[in-house]
Amino acid sequence: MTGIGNELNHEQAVVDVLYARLDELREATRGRLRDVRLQGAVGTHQNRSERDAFATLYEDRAAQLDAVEERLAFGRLDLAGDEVRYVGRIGLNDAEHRGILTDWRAPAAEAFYRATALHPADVVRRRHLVTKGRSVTGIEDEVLDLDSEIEASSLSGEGALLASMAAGRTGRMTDIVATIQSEQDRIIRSELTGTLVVQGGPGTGKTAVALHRAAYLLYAHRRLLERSGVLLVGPNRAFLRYIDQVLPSLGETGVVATTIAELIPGVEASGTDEPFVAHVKGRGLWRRVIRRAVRARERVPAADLPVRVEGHDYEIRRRDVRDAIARARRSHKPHNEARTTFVKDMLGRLADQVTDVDGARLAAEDRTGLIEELRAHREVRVALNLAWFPITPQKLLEDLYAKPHRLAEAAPELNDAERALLRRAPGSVWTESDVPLLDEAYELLGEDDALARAEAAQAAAAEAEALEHARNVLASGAADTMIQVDAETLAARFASTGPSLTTAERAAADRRWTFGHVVVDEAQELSPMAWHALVRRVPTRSMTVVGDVAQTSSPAGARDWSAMLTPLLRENWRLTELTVSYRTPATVADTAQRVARAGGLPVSDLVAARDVDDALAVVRVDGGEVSVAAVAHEAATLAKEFVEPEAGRVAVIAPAHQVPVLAGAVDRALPAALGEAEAERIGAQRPEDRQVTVLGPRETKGLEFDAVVLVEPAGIAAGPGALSDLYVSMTRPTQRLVVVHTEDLPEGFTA
Ligand SMILES: Nc1ncnc2c1ncn2[C@@H]1O[C@H](COP(=O)(O)OP(=O)(O)OP(=O)(O)O)[C@@H](O)[C@H]1O
Repeated sequence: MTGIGNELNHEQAVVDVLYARLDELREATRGRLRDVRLQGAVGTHQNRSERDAFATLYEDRAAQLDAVEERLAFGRLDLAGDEVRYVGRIGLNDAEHRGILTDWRAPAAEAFYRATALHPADVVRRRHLVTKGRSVTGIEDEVLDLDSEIEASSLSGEGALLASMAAGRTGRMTDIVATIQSEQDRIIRSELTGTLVVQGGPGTGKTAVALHRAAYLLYAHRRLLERSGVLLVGPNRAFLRYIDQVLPSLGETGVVATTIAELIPGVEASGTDEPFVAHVKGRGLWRRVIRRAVRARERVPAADLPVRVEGHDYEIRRRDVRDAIARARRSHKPHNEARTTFVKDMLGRLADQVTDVDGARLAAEDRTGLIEELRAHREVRVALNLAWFPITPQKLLEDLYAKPHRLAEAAPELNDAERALLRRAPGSVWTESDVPLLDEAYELLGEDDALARAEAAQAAAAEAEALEHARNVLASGAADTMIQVDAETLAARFASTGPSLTTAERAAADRRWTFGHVVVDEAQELSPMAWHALVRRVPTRSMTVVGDVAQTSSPAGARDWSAMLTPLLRENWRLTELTVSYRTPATVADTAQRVARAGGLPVSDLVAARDVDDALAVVRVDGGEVSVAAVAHEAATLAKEFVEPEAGRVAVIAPAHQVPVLAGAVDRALPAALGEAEAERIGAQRPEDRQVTVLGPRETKGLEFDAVVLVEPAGIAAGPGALSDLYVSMTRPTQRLVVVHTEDLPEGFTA
């Protein structure tokens, strides 16, 4: 047996023990779950809800244990003094409660990602375990002894890292726990408080880091974050789908993932605005506009208004309305709630217009009766409604868009042309840029609230009772060590109406939920109004914001973090940068950077972790528009080289108007290149999973492919997203970029 063979055998034995323990825990958890279920729906309501709650916790634990099967253990630290520590996806103890696997997020695992030859932190050797299924197939060592002869590279676990970069893409992002680099680890473990902005060029791992940070924070601050929840905001559903396996593979399922378009429960925003309209709607001045629009529904009449009720003459006096409005506003309640104060005040003032025969105020009893009489009277109701109009957020915004005089009154900052662009018939479909405006309106108007408040009071009482009960259950030892749970979490389960209502589900259904932490990806695309809507959801301002201001395609988005965030967060944010690209081969990354710089984009410095042979090819085709046949040929050739049944993805990225024609041509070219059966297999895949696909530049944001055919760069740069779209398109491939063009290439393309 060779030395390496011995080492492999040894590590295999360790890994076998770890998987055996995992299997044991899975079995035990399932056993508990079976026991709880077997007890059935008997006993008191409290017994049942308690059992349901435990069943859910066991289910969660079972799901977590199932999710960590792949690469359960991936690292080993040999520390000074002969201590050996294995690092993995979760922490495991043996039956005697001795730690046998350290969770990658635990402080004890930090050195695995951070130790360097210069700062070894007691680490003598770092070992990466390469596994396939449950077998150890390789090991990679770094000796961190200063006297060691081995020169450490600046990348840690370089072999494992390069292998993962070269692996065929599946269309779903995978976690990077085994190969997190130290600049990434520093961000992942950065403190919870305040807003952390991560700027970095394409492929530097911003998305990966943001997701691992969410998992880390949930681990390090579980008590706080499990109850308040973590919100993850992505640019669109396709992107959320691309990343949706990462957190579960890290054992975390409780994060609410959403987009700006879906931020308000019950509001469906499926429309899209023209870029210029989106730009206008994104401007911060809308906070003032919406406020004015609300104020316009609180209005002193032009003249005193006489009304006759049950034989008495009253006057709705301008002065009274003015005073009652001022008083209701001083309550600082939202408009629809403050209306109660206004109406009560006005009815009192009207009742005071009636005196008894001696000119004295009425007795309290008579006065109450009179007020109810006035309240029920139609004319009074109409007059008071005109003075303080109850209105929904949707109607308020619809009126602004549909009635030019309303918009002119509320938005003097906008010029005639801008206001004309916003014109829309009532009932039109909502767009993503409407959502932050609606959210603002919800804030100022209040929800239609009486019912919600009664429910909230009831829920609070139930929660207090449940907490008391949960403390008793925990004190009695009924919960066991299979699930680690605190009284508050258990109580939340007891108090919820059904067994499956988790924090994430409750948060997703409640517009006013405030989260413990918010993670924003592709954050450069957010408008000032979208930022307001988000910040409202995290009063502590604890956020992780990742993006690249050189990739901004939304006209309302950010070109400069400080300009976007300082007005909102003052100095309560910190900027950090990622500088190494783990996606794009150096030749491609360098070319993309030159093009972006030549066009004046605010590009971050970027060094590619590796280069690949033949990473860039340029094909010039003569003729008017790029020949469809040439593109289809290149796509089919790349498909043949890169697409396998399990992995490998090829994208054609083209100016949006060419996408349909090219998609048809590429489909027709596949059978000849791949064979009928393979072409048919790909043809049957769902559009978002297609291994060979044709997309416009916008749709590729945040995604990646093994190989990309880039069609007519000058055409993409002339499109709505200009050079940013081209920069995004050029930086999608992990292996090869083939450029097909007829027009001249944009400046910077050739060195
Ligand atoms: N430490 C790492 N180990 C292995 N792979 C990594 C590492 N960091 C990043 N990657 C991989 O690099 C690719 C790019 O990562 P990611 O999508 O997070 O980059 P990004 O900065 O968000 O890119 P973009 O700006 O284009 O959205 C992904 O495949 C990711 O898994």
